[in-house]
Amino acid sequence: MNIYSKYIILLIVVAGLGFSGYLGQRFHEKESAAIATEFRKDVDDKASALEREILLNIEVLYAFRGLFDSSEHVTAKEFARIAQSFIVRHQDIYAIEWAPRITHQQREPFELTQQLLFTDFEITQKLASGMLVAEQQHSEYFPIAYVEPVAGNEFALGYNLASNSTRMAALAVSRDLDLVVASASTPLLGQGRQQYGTLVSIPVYQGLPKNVIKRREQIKGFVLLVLKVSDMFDRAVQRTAAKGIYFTLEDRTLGSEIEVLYSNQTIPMQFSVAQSDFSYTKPLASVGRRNWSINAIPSLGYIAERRSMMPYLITAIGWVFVLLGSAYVYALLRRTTLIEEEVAQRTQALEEAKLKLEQLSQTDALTKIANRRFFDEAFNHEWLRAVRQGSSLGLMMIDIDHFKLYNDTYGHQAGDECLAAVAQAIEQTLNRKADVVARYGGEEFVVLLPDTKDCVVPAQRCLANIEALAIPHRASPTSNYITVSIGVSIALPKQDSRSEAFIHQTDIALYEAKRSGRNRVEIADGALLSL
Ligand SMILES: Nc1nc2c(ncn2[C@@H]2O[C@H](COP(=O)(O)OP(=O)(O)OP(=O)(O)O)[C@@H](O)[C@H]2O)c(=O)[nH]1
Repeated sequence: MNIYSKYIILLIVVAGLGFSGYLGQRFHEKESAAIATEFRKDVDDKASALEREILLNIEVLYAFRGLFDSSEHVTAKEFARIAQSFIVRHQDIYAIEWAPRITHQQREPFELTQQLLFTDFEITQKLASGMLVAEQQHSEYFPIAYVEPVAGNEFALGYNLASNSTRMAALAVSRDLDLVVASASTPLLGQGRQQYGTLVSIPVYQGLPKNVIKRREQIKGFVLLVLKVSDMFDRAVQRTAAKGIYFTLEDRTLGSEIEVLYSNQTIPMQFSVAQSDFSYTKPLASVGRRNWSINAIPSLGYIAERRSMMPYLITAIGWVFVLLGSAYVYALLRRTTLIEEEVAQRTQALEEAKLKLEQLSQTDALTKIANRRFFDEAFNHEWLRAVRQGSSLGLMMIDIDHFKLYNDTYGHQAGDECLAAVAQAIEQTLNRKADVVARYGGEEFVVLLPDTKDCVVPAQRCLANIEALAIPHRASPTSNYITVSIGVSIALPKQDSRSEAFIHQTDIALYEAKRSGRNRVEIADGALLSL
């Protein structure tokens, strides 16, 4: 397998893993979007429920305004009876109050009348220390004349709302614009848990004043509701189904200054990024000119309930497919490569075997020099070349003398060794690469010398070299050592020359060498022949 294939597989693996991860991520994001939508809907439901709860309570204010509009003088008894009936049905109401407008001239008779009902009644103001003391002289007062329930709220009786400038500013807006106005929330004392209260007021007029001046003149007083914010919120939230949401009710009337009115977290919590990502703030419809909003964050349980394993499954299945697929492709490529390598190896082995066979078919097994077959091919080839080029061709025929006697004396095995030694000696005698030495048959060798005009010198050298081997041959009548007889011939072949005649005349020269005493070189008749 080449390096590119490996890189391509690696690239496919990386791309595949990445793509699977991306798909999983996309699915996760879609799931998150669905959770966010559901979460917002849940929060919106709760916000609507809270808005309904607030409106129901504000309806109480309008009912009281109706009462004061329809009656010139509402007695404390009437007020208490009606207020009690509302408080029973509206559990978020902490208190209902009536604060009439009292001018300075009316102060004394007002206080005296009130004292018939509440013995120690007097118009009071609150000091910075929180202590209630008799109010100073002012042109007008808005003291709390009635409060229901009285128990626990006695301190409120006589308290001049106008003595608190912030509160009076809110009441002034309520009066001037004929609006329901809510105060900033304050902690309610004497409640079992941390409970915020908000004071919602509605103006009551003499008649139907049309403008600010008339409203200021004709203001009769204010009906006030103290609402328990936490209870109101809990009730609204419980009425909707979704669980596992952390809520904070915030008052954002002052813009940057956010006042937390209520939170359903029992302890301050640290939220994870996964939770904070779903954080949602829903502004409520204006409550008495206050900007309240619900900030919500889901619990981990809320998110977990809505999450599925799909994103992980998609990623995991994708990864498994990519890895298995890549492994399969890798295995296939590897197998192909192995097969290619094996084929290449076998082809090479075959080539080598073929070469070896070719060499074997051209080599004499005993002497390791060329055989007769090779010589015949080489002879024909060189003959034709000589004809083409007009060059000469030398030929030597070498025959070991009395070899039969040698075999008889030393045995056939020794004869084989002698043949091999003589063959090597002949081969080493020749200098030129083009010369061909071959075993012609039995104990006879042949040497072809292309482009040679004189064969005698190499023949003589051959004769001497073989004698120099000094292979003992005690039975030889010629010498005590192995000797050879050599017939040599030179040809200058022409187109119509016959190669057999060239071999034949060399053979005759060899025969002559044998006949004339052996251990010699005999030159064929007419040394340079045109056959
Ligand atoms: N050891 C061995 N002997 C061989 C081989 N080939 C041929 N011979 C022997 O070589 C001998 C050749 O004998 P001859 O043709 O009578 O000639 P010679 O004995 O050499 O006598 P001259 O050629 O006349 O000198 C035979 O006895 C063959 O058996 C071979 O491969 N190995």
